[in-house]
Amino acid sequence: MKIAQIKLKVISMPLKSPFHTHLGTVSEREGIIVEVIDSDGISGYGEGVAFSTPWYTEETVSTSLHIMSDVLIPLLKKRPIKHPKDAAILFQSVRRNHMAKAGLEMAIWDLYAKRNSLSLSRAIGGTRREIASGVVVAADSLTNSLKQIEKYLGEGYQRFKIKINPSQDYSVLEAIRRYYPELLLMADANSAYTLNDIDKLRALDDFNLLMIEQPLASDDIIEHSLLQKEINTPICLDESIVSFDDAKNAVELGSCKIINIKAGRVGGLYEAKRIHDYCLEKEIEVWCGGMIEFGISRAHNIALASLPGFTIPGDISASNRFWEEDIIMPEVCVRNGYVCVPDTSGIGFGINKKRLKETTQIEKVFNFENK
Ligand SMILES: O=C(O)CCC(=O)c1ccccc1C(=O)O
Ligand SMILES: [Mg+2]
Repeated sequence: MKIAQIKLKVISMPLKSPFHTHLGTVSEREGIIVEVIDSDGISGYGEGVAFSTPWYTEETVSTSLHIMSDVLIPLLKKRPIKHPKDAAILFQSVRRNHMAKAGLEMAIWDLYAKRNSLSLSRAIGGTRREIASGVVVAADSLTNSLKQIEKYLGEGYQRFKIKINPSQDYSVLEAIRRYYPELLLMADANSAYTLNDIDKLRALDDFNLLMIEQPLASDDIIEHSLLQKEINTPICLDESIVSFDDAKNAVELGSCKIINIKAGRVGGLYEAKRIHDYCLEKEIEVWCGGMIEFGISRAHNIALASLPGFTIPGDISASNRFWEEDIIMPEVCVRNGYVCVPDTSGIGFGINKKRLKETTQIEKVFNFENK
């Protein structure tokens, strides 16, 4: 692969309605669209999924843009890349900054797949033709949560997730279960609890939840292993797992029974696949998490979730869950509860150039010297 040029575009788009967690509210989503163009003029696309502020991880759009521009792209200029894995390994000389790395690495995966006339799913070893779709519902008020469950059930979604915190958990889940006793339901706490809340967390065993996601601190693996021994609901780790080693430690310690894999959080598809392969071997279930992302990252998620170990419906919702108009064509659609895995080359979605242009705030172009 001879990279000729890389373009970074910071885009910004309002959400259809604000997304609330106990950590804050996202109403406008910024992201970084990465285009890696080779010497034959073929483009691969990736997406930097850091948020504008560091509420979910320490990275932001500004830090990602800096690390891509001033650290990672200069590394790519120095070393030739034959396979996307080479980029992942090259980036290991830089500490953390996983979302910045993933944005570039995933664009290189798309380019690699396109150059080899493979779908991205095939290129990474995917086996599924369709992906069971799950969705996160609003938690701002009980009325709104119930309204959204009704609406998304009607659209076919198969698994429902609600954000919880110690001030509303029991009452919200109890109400949902009263109306929907059989719903495939899970809760995401985004680290809203401590081990002092063990009784509150144990009480949630009443609701037959599929899992509780990231109840304790965002960088913890030890305390989750203590908590898992005290509650029946399976713990799923999200924020705590930023690498293969984290996944291995968490599984060995019994800190979780399920792992949410997000390629952005772990530095790209190579690391995501390593975690997947390990979990498959250890019979730990995995699912693909979401980042309120745009279509390019959604397309990558679809390819990732086509791997055989992704047995639980992920946060893989349609483009229209968050956006009036996405930046890809066609948009991601959910039909009868499933998203189709494209079999055309690369990510399998085109770019909606008009939408991309009207949402672009900053554009940076990096030219590679090719001898
Ligand atoms: O559907 C989605 O895009 C994911 C919704 C979600 O829970 C989330 C959204 C943004 C950042 C982190 C998380 C999370 O999984 O914790
Ligand atoms: Mg989560």
